[in-house]
Amino acid sequence: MAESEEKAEEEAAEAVKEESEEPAAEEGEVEVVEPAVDEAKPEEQAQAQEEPVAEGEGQPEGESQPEGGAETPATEESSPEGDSPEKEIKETIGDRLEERITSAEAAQSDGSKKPCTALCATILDGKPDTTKSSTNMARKFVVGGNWKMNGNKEQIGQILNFLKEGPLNADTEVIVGVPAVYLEHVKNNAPANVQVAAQNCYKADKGAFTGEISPLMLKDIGVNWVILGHSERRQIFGETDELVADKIAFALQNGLKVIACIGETLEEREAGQTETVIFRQTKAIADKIKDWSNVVIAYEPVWAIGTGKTATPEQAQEVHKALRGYISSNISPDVANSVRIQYGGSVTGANCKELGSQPDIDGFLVGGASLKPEFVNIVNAKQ
Ligand SMILES: O=C(CO)COP(=O)(O)O
Repeated sequence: MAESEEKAEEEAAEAVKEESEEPAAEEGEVEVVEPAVDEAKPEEQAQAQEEPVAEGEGQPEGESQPEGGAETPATEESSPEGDSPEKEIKETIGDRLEERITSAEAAQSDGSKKPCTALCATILDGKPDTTKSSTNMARKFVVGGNWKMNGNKEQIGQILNFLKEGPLNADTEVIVGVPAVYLEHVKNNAPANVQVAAQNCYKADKGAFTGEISPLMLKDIGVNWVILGHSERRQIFGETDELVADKIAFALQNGLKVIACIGETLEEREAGQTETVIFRQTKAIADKIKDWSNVVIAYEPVWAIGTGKTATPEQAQEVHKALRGYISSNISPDVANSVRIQYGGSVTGANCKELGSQPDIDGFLVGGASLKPEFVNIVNAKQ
């Protein structure tokens, strides 16, 4: 990483040197600087020419830049020799290019295979890198407890007690996935810092679908989250990628937030199919939705669910990172950067801290341990 940064710095310094030596020095006349970035992106040229008057980092695109301002200082005030505005422009562009190259190189040096276009965009636009294994503070840690088909009123009372006592890290979003018949009860009795999710809902608002519940019904009782596509729904109840995706799309359309579960079976992992499977499951969803802002992805390797066989932090991180890369290339870098990816599968109070310290693990979906007081420790994994 140090080497690539040095290389980027040298290259950028070289670029600045070349720029500042070229036309102005030879011809002694005013000429707008044409750095490498200009050819690739004309609007960047205009912006870059305006930037010398501003201090500090790159600005949001199009902000507070009067139209036509680019040419004014260069054409009216420059002089053939000395520290002309052109030279300052060149130096400023050089500095910024250097920062951007350094940042992009750093992103690549972590091993992520960024597509060239994303790398170029990072350099040219100065946009925050979106595909590196990130330490992005914008992704709030999110821990879900999936109670599955467990609990009665007495046990739920005990769970609510330990949730109330906590204390629960205020920087972590907490959601409990509750059997349908207890949703309203839990909603009415859970502490305010604990949200409630259904474990399933159908892709229609109402009708002849015996045994199903609709997103509208959930909203009606104040439930704002739903877990969809859990491997138990896929395996035991035969839910296909397509049905899961339809249900996710319909839930989102109706104002629910969704924990969308994906994950490979043991056979698939052993056959080297992990990425193929989770990319396929993700694509099915991506084909049906555009806005990912209300989606949390839960990566739950099926072989780790309820088995006590947790994926190692490295195994989980590897898959999360690959998935984020897939999302960056096939959905968008912005979604890759912002979507939270939980890990699920035998998460406990004992292994949560190490798992939670991985850069692409943004929380957990917890089964068995969410019924026990250790769930509080899992919620607090980042403390
Ligand atoms: O399926 C899970 C959460 O949805 C994980 O279950 P366990 O934590 O019991 O392995």
